[in-house]
Amino acid sequence: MQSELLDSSYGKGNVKFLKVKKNPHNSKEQDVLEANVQVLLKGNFDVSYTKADNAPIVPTDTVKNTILIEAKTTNVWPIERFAAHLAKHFTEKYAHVSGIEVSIVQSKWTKYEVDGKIHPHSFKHEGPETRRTFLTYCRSNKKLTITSSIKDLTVLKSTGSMFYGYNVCDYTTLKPTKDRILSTDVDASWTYDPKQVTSLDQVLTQADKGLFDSTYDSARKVTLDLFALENSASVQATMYNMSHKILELVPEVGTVSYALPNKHYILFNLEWKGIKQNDELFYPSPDPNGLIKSTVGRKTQSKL
Ligand SMILES: O=c1[nH]c(=O)c2[nH]c(=O)[nH]c2[nH]1
Repeated sequence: MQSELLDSSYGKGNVKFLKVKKNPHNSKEQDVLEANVQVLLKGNFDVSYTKADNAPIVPTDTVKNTILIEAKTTNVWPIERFAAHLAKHFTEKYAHVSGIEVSIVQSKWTKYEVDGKIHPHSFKHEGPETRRTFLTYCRSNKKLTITSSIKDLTVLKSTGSMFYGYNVCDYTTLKPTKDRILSTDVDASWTYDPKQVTSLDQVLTQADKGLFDSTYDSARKVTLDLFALENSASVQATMYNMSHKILELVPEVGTVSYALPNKHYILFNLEWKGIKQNDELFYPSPDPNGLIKSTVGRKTQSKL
């Protein structure tokens, strides 16, 4: 039997750091960025798998050192810039590295108010919610993809959500409702249009212009605003409306995806005690959950 290596990549995962940024005019005015970085390299490494020849391997320990040294010596805000910087570094420094995947997960630390004023260097951790980016780059065809996301933003609305008019068959037990609880852990991601963000250098320029931060802010605001304001017909309809709005607001975004668990809250039956429920006491059901996913893009106008 003969075999061949079809695909490979390697690198370091879970490289974690917290970077402090000090205002040069006021050293007590600071910012922090806590990140978990993964870098995987692709390229001419086949002999390390097929011939036990380690010569081409840039050790994963070196990958880790690089992430930390570059985090210290360059600007890591926003994470999209740092991802592009790492992609440039690895593909320019090592001739046999032809491609890279960079993934960065940023914890959510936000400054909080003390005596009515935002404190200059004290932060509150906002729970499991993270801001993420995933960048891939291939040197030979210059193909670049950047997908950024919000993950684990948990929301709940206690009214203003409906679900009725669905397919009914002999397996259906669900009752239609015009008033239910809606809750989910938002996983929202947006991919930048490769025709608009075309190169690693352009990522650095766009980062300086604020594109990545403003897109993140828009996506988060649209998600929270529409979740609250819309009388939801379904998770499907609400996530489509959110995606549409983000595409409308940010021309540089090509597609928007959501993956939303529908976290069920089930009304307790208290009739055994003669108590009629008024949709007030629910059981937070840990499983199973609905899971609704979609990707929305721009409709290309027909050139008739
Ligand atoms: O918004 C919803 N979408 C569904 O597809 C679905 N299915 C279900 O049982 N409840 C819901 N709710």
